[in-house]
Amino acid sequence: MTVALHPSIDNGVKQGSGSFAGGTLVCKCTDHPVKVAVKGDVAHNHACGCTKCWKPQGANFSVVAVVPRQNVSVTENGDKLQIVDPSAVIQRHACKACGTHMYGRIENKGHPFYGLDFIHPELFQEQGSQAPQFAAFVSSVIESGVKPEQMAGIRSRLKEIGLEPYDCLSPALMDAIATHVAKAKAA
Ligand SMILES: N[C@@H](CCC(=O)N[C@@H](CSCO)C(=O)NCC(=O)O)C(=O)O
Ligand SMILES: [Zn+2]
Ligand SMILES: [Zn+2]
Repeated sequence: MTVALHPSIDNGVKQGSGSFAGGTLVCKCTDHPVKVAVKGDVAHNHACGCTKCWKPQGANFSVVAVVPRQNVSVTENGDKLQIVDPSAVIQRHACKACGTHMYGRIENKGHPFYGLDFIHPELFQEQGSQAPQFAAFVSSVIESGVKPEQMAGIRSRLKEIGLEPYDCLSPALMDAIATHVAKAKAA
């Protein structure tokens, strides 16, 4: 039996249209769902094994991507949102009723990813946003209860569906972080 990663990738990764113009993220509430409008396509979409990102029921990974914060606006039932952990780097605004994380915002202006919001593309009512590109924080699934002996199977399944597994972020993103830090130190 193959291990469940996330429902949106368990049957293979579906490529994006390449021309996704944006859409609406909708929480899981049947009554008065929170709606968040996002302009344009997402970037750096990835499966994330960390304990902080929101995962649907039964999933070992989240699927999470970034968008410019100015492209994100809460359009309906924003009164249902609350920040999950105000001390976290990424402040995740979640629906109080169903628990779905609608967007994660970085308020620290010195953070390498300041200006980007983290969102879960599976919540789009529309199809066609960028597909996941890699898997991040893979070893972190152990912190959520996965047994270390399951890791080989998880990494091989991720590779099978075309998501290279990393135990932090992808090399491109780690390079971007290090470049930001080096510039800040030089300044
Ligand atoms: N082992 C920890 C890792 C948590 C972690 O550092 N998560 C990353 C990636 S989240 C999206 O890719 C991060 O940047 N977190 C900052 C934050 O969550 O505020 C664990 O699993 O908890
Ligand atoms: Zn909800
Ligand atoms: Zn994460």
